[in-house]
Amino acid sequence: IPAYGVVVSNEDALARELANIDEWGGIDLFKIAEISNNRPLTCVVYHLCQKRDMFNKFKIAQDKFLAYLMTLEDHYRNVPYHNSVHASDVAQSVHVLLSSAALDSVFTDLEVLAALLASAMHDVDHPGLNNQYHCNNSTELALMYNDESVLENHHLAVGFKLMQQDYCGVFDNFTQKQWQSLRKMVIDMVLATDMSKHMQLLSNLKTMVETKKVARSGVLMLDNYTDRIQVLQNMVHCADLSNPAKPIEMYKQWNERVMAEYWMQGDVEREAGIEISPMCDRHNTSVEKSQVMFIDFVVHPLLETWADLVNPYAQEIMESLANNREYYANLMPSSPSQTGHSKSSDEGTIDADSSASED
Ligand SMILES: CCOC(=O)c1c(NC(=O)Cc2cccs2)sc2c1CCN(C(=O)OCC)C2
Ligand SMILES: [Zn+2]
Repeated sequence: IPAYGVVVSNEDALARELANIDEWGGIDLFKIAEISNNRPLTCVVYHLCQKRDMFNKFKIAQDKFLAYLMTLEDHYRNVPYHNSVHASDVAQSVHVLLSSAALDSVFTDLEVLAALLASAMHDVDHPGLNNQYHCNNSTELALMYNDESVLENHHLAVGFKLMQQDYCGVFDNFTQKQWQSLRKMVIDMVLATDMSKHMQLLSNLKTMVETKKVARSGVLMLDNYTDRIQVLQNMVHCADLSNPAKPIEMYKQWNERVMAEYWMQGDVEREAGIEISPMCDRHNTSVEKSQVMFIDFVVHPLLETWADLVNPYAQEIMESLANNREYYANLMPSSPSQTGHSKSSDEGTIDADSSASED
């Protein structure tokens, strides 16, 4: 088995790219996709499971686990945003959030494995068209899942069906109890990535922050399944929406991709003569304004609450988010920085006592 699970031309380059996998924004998933012959999900998740010694802890056959990751990655589509690079990004982000000191040995190995698996499969076979499109048009998937978390149910069905296929048999050494617990947690986490559940998730997280119990060591105390799964669900949800809190060059690329995908959906809707979904009309979207609003109304409230939960171990994430918000706010049409002097000084006239420094 190759060191990183996938046969690559330049293993040293891949090793270098994976070196900072424990840091927030520490790895460039786009570069890893290039080096790994477009297998970022296989090599990132395989590497994370190795680092966390999952193969020994659960007696998982590495070749079978790799076969599963490969076939899972093959079932991600070649759409601009919801492809396997996004899934590998969510898996690595979950790995970093799990490593927060406030969560030190809070979660069991099975819960950690479930979170990594949920991240890996959470958008598999995403068609690049969102739930609203499927429901508005009563597509085959919408009919299959009765308009309820249509895509998320599909991602889970595909993710688990691939696991059952005989050549995968990846969890054959699990007890029935372990398997059922893992399956339930993965289902609960992937279903929680449905954006229509965002407000409910955030509300649960806020309640947990208000009532949080912290041990003397400073780690969170979560003593029932409901609390434990809510933290895991919010963790995957934070990772799923974490692009605005990553280094700006990566954030900009994610943004181009998500807009490309939304606009392709809008093109399909315009062609079909149906109402174009929000932010999906390429002729009528302010990209910068959409991001500033998305950060202000969705991402910041969520990550700020997460930061409260694991306080003070997410300050760097919040700073990165604040900087990136300013970046797009300054790019917005008619923002102060674009209309020349931000002060009210008249253009062209020099005040009698004009100060030496230009404003
Ligand atoms: C274009 C702005 O919208 C989004 O980026 C955006 C998402 N973005 C991401 O999941 C991560 C990012 C990728 C690139 C930049 S951020 S998820 C989502 C939206 C708006 C509509 N939705 C939604 O729930 O809207 C509620 C306001 C769901
Ligand atoms: Zn996602």
